[in-house]
Amino acid sequence: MQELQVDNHRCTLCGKCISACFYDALEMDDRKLLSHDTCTLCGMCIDICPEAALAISKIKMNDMNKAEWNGILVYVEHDQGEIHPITYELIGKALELAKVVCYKVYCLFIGYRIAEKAKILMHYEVEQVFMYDHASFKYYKEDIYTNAFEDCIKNHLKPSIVLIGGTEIGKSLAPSIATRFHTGLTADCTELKIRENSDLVQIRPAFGGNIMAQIITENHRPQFATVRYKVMSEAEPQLQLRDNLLQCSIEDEKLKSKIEILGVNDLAKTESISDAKILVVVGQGFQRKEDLSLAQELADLLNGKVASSRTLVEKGWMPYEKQIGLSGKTVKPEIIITCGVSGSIQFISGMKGSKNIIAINTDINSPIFKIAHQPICGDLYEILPRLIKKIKSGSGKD
Ligand SMILES: Cc1cc2nc3c(=O)[nH]c(=O)nc-3n(C[C@H](O)[C@H](O)[C@H](O)COP(=O)(O)OP(=O)(O)OC[C@H]3O[C@@H](n4cnc5c(N)ncnc54)[C@H](O)[C@@H]3O)c2cc1C
Repeated sequence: MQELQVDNHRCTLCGKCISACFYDALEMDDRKLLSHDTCTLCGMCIDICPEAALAISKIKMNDMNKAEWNGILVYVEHDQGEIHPITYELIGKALELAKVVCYKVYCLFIGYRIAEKAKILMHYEVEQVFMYDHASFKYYKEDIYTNAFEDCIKNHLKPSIVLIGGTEIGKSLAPSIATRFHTGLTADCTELKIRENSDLVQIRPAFGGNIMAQIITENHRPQFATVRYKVMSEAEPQLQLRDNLLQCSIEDEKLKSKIEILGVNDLAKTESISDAKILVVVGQGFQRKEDLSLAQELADLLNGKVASSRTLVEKGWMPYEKQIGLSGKTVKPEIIITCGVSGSIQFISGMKGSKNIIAINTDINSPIFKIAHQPICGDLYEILPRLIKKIKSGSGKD
């Protein structure tokens, strides 16, 4: 672990470093220069100091007492209080990990007028829900959400592990809070395991999906990880209601954000492919963009959505938000019908959890057939029109 060190014998209190710091991490107090936890070790102050009074030094972490850090904290992702389903996936995984090392699972819910929604969490096997409910948290603002997160970890719980959804908000909040504790963060994990000594094994694809990297934060706590949506199984709610809500607060100073929201425009809500129950997936087997209407027609008949492999996104035939795979979205639908998709490792890593995989491909040796429950070896230009016709006629038989 590293930290900013001030040599107060050299420092002349000129204040140049204070003005240079983007993060307000330096302060003069009692005729001394002090650095705060908001320091990101960017080094700007070191470069500007005329007296070379600042330096980044390594702190020996051999003395880190892992036993002081206990439990798993799950960040509750939400939109105006509506809890995102990834939260239940994180709780599910946290409960599984907690059993191995006899930890308890906790939740952190930051927002405005969230008390009613927080009650939903009382149905889960969660020891305590730390709730920061304040008008300043009405909209997500990275700086003050991080302040509340930091307060929770410093004043209420010293968690060994913190799990955050790999969503847009999670990807902004996780690095911000991990930096405050100068500890490790692994982004976009697709699997998590735990060792008996409480080290979290954070597993994610690396090198274009050719290997699964296992990342460990051996010398620091907490261990932060963001987790991909739709890769873990949701926790089951219980009938028993727990009295586990704890209202928390932070100082007014920490509620002051540098971010000003000038206006909010609601985006038209479209169902993400990650939430669809039925998906028809198009791949390079399609010869012309116009032919994709075949897949759309089938998806409409089945009340499903059309998704894509990366090749058609790269061609500009499909939008990026429809891409499945390592560099796209992870999906876990009831039924997935892949049409002209070969089944590269990068594609499969984003859909292998699907319940029923139906694959249409002309090549009997294509890798998609290794994971397909219903392999159909044939030309999509013959099979899709026949399928559509049969569904329309209501027969379903060939
Ligand atoms: C770092 C990195 C990240 C990546 N991320 C992703 C990702 O997130 N998602 C992703 O999809 N890819 C990703 N890729 C690309 C990936 O490696 C493949 O290139 C891609 O998945 C192939 O797409 P495809 O299956 O549509 O095309 P192809 O591999 O070209 O397969 C086309 C298939 O269609 C079949 N076919 C042809 N004609 C017909 C027909 N008439 N009827 C039926 N079948 C037919 C062929 O037999 C073939 O199997 C990534 C690559 C890298 C390096």
